[in-house]
Amino acid sequence: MAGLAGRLARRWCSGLLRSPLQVPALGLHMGGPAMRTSQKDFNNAVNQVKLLKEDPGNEVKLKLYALYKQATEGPCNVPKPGVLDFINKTKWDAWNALGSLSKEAARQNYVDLVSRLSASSESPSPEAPAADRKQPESDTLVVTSEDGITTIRLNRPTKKNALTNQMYHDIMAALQAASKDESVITVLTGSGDYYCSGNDLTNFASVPPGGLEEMARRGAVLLRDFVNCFIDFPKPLVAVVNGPAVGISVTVLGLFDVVYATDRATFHTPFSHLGQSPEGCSSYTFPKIMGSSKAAEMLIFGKKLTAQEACAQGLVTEVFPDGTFQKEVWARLKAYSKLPPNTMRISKQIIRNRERETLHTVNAEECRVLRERWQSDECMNAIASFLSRKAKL
Ligand SMILES: CCCCCCCCCC/C=C\CC(=O)SCCNC(=O)CCNC(=O)[C@H](O)C(C)(C)COP(=O)(O)OP(=O)(O)OC[C@H]1O[C@@H](n2cnc3c(N)ncnc32)[C@H](O)[C@@H]1OP(=O)(O)O
Repeated sequence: MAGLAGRLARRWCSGLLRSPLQVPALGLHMGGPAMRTSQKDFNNAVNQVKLLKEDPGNEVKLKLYALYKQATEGPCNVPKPGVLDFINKTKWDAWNALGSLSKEAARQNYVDLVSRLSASSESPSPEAPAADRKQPESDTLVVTSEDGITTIRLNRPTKKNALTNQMYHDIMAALQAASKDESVITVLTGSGDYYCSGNDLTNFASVPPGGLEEMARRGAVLLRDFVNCFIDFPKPLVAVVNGPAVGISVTVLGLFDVVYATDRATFHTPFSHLGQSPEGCSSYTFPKIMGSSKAAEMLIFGKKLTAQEACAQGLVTEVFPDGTFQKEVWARLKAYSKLPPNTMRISKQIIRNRERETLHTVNAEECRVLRERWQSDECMNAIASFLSRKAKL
């Protein structure tokens, strides 16, 4: 009986992706203050599902189905199929399991899931040896792999490694590839005197045909996908902070496993100065790491921390003298890369997995708020000031 049920369920699921009526999120927002997804975002996600390059598997397809039903019809309101009606009973169970989840939260979860599926279906094939990996299109990101360590290097030193739209996409692709290559540790670092000056503020300079609203919508989707890659990264992730760090390059540090910094580094999140609000899950990770009042001083008032201060507050693991920084850090990482890879992965999972869904919810909420902020006069004026060379941090 179980075999027949399994075969029927597989046959049913294989047709799922063809119809929008049967399609959505692995992690559920349970109706709290999740990011508000428009009907258009939802419709786009429904269409995107049909374009997935890889079959996401029956379990995911069932979740998509259940979320679609919840998003369009609300809580399950049809009679339970009989025990022998395996297929419809499986579908009914999945929909019914969503309980009283609101239509809006279901829509959001659907869009989030599809976005994660799309990102992973675009990643290179598993087990591709790191040395054979195609480099990103531009040279603003350099990915290398040696001694069991994949290094992702921001390489735009003349602009203090500010992150362009292309770089966000390249970093996501590099993380996806590193999660599947043969390396055991992944490192993010920068070229030149800065680690990263945060979001390239000229990303806001070219407004698309849909206007400011469309720009903010696209920015929120990009930011959410970008941060999700850090939340879900399965191997030990280390930041080698070679100089000052600003904005999003600081906030995502709460999602790294280890952060090594030169004593020249500083850590600055000037969101209020820019009319913006915290991202990278920092509204959750920073209070947890350093306590709410220290987090508030950074995230609300934009206090810049020295490397030593950031270390004292738990954001940085260890600080090294600038003169010996590279030598000491890489020697240590090479030694760590000899440890058993599976054990390290499993230890990371057990440390991080409990919070993964919470982090996805926080990320969605931060992006929702930022999407509104980016359309505010306070934010537009701050960016215009920088672009017209009137203001720096
Ligand atoms: C679809 C649209 C949205 C897309 C966005 C999606 C995702 C975004 C999510 C994140 C959102 C926000 C988080 C943040 O990161 S907020 C922080 C943003 N960063 C800043 O405000 C830093 C601005 N830069 C400065 O204040 C200074 O440059 C500096 C970093 C303090 C360094 O000062 P310096 O005197 O040592 O060097 P300077 O001459 O100023 O810099 C050299 C050149 O580099 C350019 N540059 C530096 N940082 C940036 C930047 N962040 N954006 C753009 N350009 C930057 C600087 O303009 C100089 O260029 P040039 O030589 O004059 O041409």
